[in-house]
Amino acid sequence: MTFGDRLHAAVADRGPLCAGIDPHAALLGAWGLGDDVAGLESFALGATEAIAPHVAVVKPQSAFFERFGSRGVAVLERVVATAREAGALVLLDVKRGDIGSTSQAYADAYLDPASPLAADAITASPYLGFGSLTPMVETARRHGAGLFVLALTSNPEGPEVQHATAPSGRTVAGTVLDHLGALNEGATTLGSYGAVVGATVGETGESFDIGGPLLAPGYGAQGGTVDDLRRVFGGAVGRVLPSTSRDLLRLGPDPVALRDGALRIADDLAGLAG
Ligand SMILES: O=c1ccn([C@@H]2O[C@H](COP(=O)(O)O)[C@@H](O)[C@H]2O)c(=O)[nH]1
Repeated sequence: MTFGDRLHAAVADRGPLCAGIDPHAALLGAWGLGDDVAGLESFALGATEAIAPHVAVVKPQSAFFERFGSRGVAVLERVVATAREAGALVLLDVKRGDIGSTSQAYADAYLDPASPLAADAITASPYLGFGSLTPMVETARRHGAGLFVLALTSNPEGPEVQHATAPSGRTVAGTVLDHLGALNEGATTLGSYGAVVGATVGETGESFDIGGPLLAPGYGAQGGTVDDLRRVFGGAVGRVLPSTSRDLLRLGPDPVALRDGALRIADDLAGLAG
């Protein structure tokens, strides 16, 4: 099965919420944990065990694990395994991008099931040129994995790059979206190549008709609302995965509160496409 097919089935079963696992130092403190590997492990595994059985996608943010070196990455490997055992797809937020030969190494690290860090999909940065991501695209295709490529990010600094005009006359973001649309041609349920478009970006005039999923970080703590999702995505809102991290994680460490929080947010999103 392709990643797109698996994602389509997961969203039909559990709804579109993507839950971020972002072990911020401030959240570790709020949970009464130390800012150390033991605190990271308790936080990240506790949150994943409570939330993953109830959402379609879990998105660990790699930076918060890398902060602790190899022992942090070992915790990340366990988070990936725990989320998958609970039936969630894992989108590892690593935002990788480099020259093609190095992109292949990133693809091998994150998209080849033989790797200890393999996920169902990763985030990728196209700012070395979309073609530099070809090794990731081909490795994802070979292994039934997915990619989410940055198009219109949720942060306020994004527009200076993403709204700029490319040599073709299209915006940079529009160029990324066009490439994704081409990669998803022929997909039956949902394409495996998604775009990252923040819930906070407002109306941009871009077409999100790419045949693949649209990851929308910025929902919750960064201010994005259900109304924003409708405004940003218009007719494409049915392919949106709203992603939230801090807004959900702040409800811990009680696993029941975390589970109920995930279910409440899922409920808020239930009428999104309607
Ligand atoms: O455009 C982007 C791309 C990725 N992110 C990541 O999503 C989460 C957001 O966390 P919140 O706590 O829900 O704000 C975080 O891991 C970011 O690195 C993004 O925010 N915007």
